[in-house]
Amino acid sequence: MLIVRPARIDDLSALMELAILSGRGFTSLPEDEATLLARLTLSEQSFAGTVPTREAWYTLMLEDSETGRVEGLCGVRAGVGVGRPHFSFRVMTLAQFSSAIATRFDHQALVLVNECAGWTEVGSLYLRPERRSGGAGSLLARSRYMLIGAERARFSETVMAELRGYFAPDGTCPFWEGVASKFFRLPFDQADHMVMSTDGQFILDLAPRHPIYVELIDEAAADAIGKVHVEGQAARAMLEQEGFRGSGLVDIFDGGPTYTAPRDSITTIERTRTCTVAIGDPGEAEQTIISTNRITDFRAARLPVFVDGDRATIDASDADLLGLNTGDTMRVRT
Ligand SMILES: CC(C)(COP(=O)(O)OP(=O)(O)OC[C@H]1O[C@@H](n2cnc3c(N)ncnc32)[C@H](O)[C@@H]1OP(=O)(O)O)[C@@H](O)C(=O)NCCC(=O)NCCSC(=O)CCC(=O)O
Repeated sequence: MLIVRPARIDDLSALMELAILSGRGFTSLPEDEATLLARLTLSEQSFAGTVPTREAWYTLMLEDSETGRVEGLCGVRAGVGVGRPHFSFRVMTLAQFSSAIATRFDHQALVLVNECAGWTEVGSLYLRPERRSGGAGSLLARSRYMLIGAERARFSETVMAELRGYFAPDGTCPFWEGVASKFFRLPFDQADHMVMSTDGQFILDLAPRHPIYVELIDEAAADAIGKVHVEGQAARAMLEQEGFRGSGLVDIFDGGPTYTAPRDSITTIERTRTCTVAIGDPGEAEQTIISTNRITDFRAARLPVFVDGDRATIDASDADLLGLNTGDTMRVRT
């Protein structure tokens, strides 16, 4: 069975392997052991409740219980922009009218903003390529909403996700080349790495303070605004299924879109109910996503569950793997 569980410090080598596999532009998964170790440490503290609620960053691992192999990961950051600003570009329309020539011009411009402060972010969604297209991706993605739903008060009323921006087939990032590189004057990989491995002061110092007119940037960069990386299409489809929509914000490095949803309207959160665990034969019941009902020792999986009123019957071996006992509460996505 595939189980989603909190990351542990001893996941470091698996996390490093996934970071290498995930490739370029995956900002939250740099190929840097010290940064990944710090992330695992923060995650352990977050699950243990020993960091301030808004600074928590939960990392979840998808593990195959038969092989013990980590197949993917995902994360939830309780609040972005808490310690330092979280900048984005807002794509704005600036309308100008001239009565002398009776013409209106609508200009699009990129304006640097810090709008996301305090929002909860879901991200770092990554699954080994050989495990894709079999439902594991949606288990991983939805496990984050099960986690948020288990203890809503720990999270913001707005949830965001930043999708990776467009990369050309030759590996270049047109938005970086045409816009961001003019301000940061670094190779993309170095700047991307610095987002996680430094305090981000270079962004505060160098990010453009004035609107950038889209008509004045090269066409390839303009076309990439709000466009999603080819490998991010499934992630976007799943966000849309959960009720997320484009917010008009884009990433200042790669131009990828920021999607948002009100926390309590996220489909999985709306459709999940709390039940009392019964151990037994669920019969021909359909597989559904379930999770434990609290963040400490959080577990999520997809398994057959027979729901009768407030009682949910699951198989004894499944209950064992999830650490659930008769009479416990668990959450079931209906
Ligand atoms: C994102 C995942 C984990 C998704 O896993 P899978 O590919 O197995 O997903 P899947 O089950 O095949 O597909 C999930 C849903 O997306 C739909 N789908 C798949 N490919 C699609 C495409 N090209 N266009 C439109 N829809 C598509 C499927 O029909 C399915 O919908 P139905 O359920 O209706 O059948 C994976 O693709 C991956 O690791 N990608 C590379 C890393 C990446 O780019 N991650 C996102 C980073 S951005 C980020 O982390 C923020 C976003 C976030 O965290 O949610």
